[in-house]
Amino acid sequence: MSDLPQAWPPQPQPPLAYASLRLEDYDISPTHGFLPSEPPLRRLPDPYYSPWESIMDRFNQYLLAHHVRRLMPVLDTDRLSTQAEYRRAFTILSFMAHAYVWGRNGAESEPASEFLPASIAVPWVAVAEFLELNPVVCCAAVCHWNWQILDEDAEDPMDIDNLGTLHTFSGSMDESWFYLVTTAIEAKCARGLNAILTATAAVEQDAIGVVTESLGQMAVSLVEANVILERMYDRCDPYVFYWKIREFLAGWENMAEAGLPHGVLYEGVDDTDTFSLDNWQSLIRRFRKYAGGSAAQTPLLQAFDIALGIKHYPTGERGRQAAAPAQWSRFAALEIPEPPPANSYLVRMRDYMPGGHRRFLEDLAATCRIREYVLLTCSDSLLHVCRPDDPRVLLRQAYNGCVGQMESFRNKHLMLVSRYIIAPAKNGPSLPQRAAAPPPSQLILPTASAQTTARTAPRPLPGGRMGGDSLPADPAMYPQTNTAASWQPETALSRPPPQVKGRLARRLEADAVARGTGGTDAVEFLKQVRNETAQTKVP
Ligand code: HEM
Repeated sequence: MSDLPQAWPPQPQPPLAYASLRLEDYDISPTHGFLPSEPPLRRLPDPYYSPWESIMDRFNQYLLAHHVRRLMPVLDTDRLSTQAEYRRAFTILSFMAHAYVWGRNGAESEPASEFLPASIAVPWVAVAEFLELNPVVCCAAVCHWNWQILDEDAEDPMDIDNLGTLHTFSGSMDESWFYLVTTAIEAKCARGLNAILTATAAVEQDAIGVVTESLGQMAVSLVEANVILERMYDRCDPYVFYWKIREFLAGWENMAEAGLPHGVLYEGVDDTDTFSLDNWQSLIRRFRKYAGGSAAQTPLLQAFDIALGIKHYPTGERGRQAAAPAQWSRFAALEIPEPPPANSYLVRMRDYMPGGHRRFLEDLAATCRIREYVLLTCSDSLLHVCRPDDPRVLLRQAYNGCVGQMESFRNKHLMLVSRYIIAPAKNGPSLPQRAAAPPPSQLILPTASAQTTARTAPRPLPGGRMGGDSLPADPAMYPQTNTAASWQPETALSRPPPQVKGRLARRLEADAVARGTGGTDAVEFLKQVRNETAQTKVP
């Protein structure tokens, strides 16, 4: 007990090092949080990139007409100069890539593509390296770098009712709204991020009033986040989300059932040497596996978790304790839990965040000691008889209020998962399945994939490298609804039921597990995360 604080207020002791962090040092906007301060670029300014931009001009139409696998040159990324340009390039290449992989023709004759052509893969990997994130669609691509302000003079330009998206897969308002809910939450929570840093510094100075006030600010921004989260129901229809949007956001990890047992090969990046069917196994090992896009990739909730000391254990392993680092020993007598092993899914999601944001979380974790301060400050056994306006009582209230808002967010979020994934999956698709028409002979089969390299001569692109190609169209309107489970003999007339491969969007049997876009058992994981949040309150 000798190293415990003897008197109140407690004196912070080494080795808990405090430091002031600045949002700007991590590419975080003091006004817009993890969104850029300025609206994202709507086009790349250099006309060199017009092949990309002209695809994006008609992107939804190409998807609708099943012409997503288009011939495109391999463009150099050297002509991108600003962060904003790199972000736009990443976003549009993400749309093109996921349309290419998942935007098939809706029948067994046209499965998901295991090959991403060099025209997308090469620049996408280069841009992703610059931004320090994985080359796969992510929260930043569709929510952080994909918005516009409708009325610049509006009282609150970042209000959700004053925002629009730049791109969607489906062309639906539902999809725009799905992204904008996250965009608006990010903007509102900029206030909370500032408050986290103020509280972190105030702990260093033992300024209990400032810590309490900052926790109040954090709670206000979480209340706003909760209000916006509930607005998901306003304009995003669960049926549309599950059956028409979600599949495009899927990644290529744990997607064997959806037709990608090995992941996806990034042509021109991972297959630079020659290969033949003899060394097929070695080629398979080069396939990349990435989780799909999810708001779990926003640094926002993780920043609040870190600030409030909310710990998440590996799913199903609640309560496992790591060996206590020395600096934690002085908290042992106060029953402050030692740092547990982190939830590997949440930690892994940091690879899908831009580098600066990831580093912010790491540095925040190394410096923020708000929870320890609350526990030490409020450890006095006489606290329960203190006056209600005692600064320690107010501090504990403010802290618990904040944790309560996080718990409330996660409760509402669980409800969303139940209504937007579980319910539509169990109800099944409403559109009748239509079997695929045979590919029109006048259209050219894909030539740029390694799969077809053995069969057909690749088509060279300007610059000598290989690109994607046009694919045959299919009359099925919505490939996502084309599941084996939805096949109806009366609508398929005399055709036999198609043996389509599984999909991410498919009907779930009553006892089946709903998987997240990262392949997790979504409900078990999210319930545990919610419970761990609730258990963090200081009694
Ligand atoms: C219809 C709306 C939504 C659905 C169906 C949904 C679904 C899911 C699913 C299935 C997961 C499990 C992990 C995964 O597979 O990605 C997840 C995790 C997560 N989602 Fe959502 N989500 C929705 C909206 C949002 C929004 C608007 C936010 C916040 C901006 C958000 C933030 C998170 C976070 C932070 C996690 C990680 C777990 C946690 O920290 O609580 N989600 N979501």
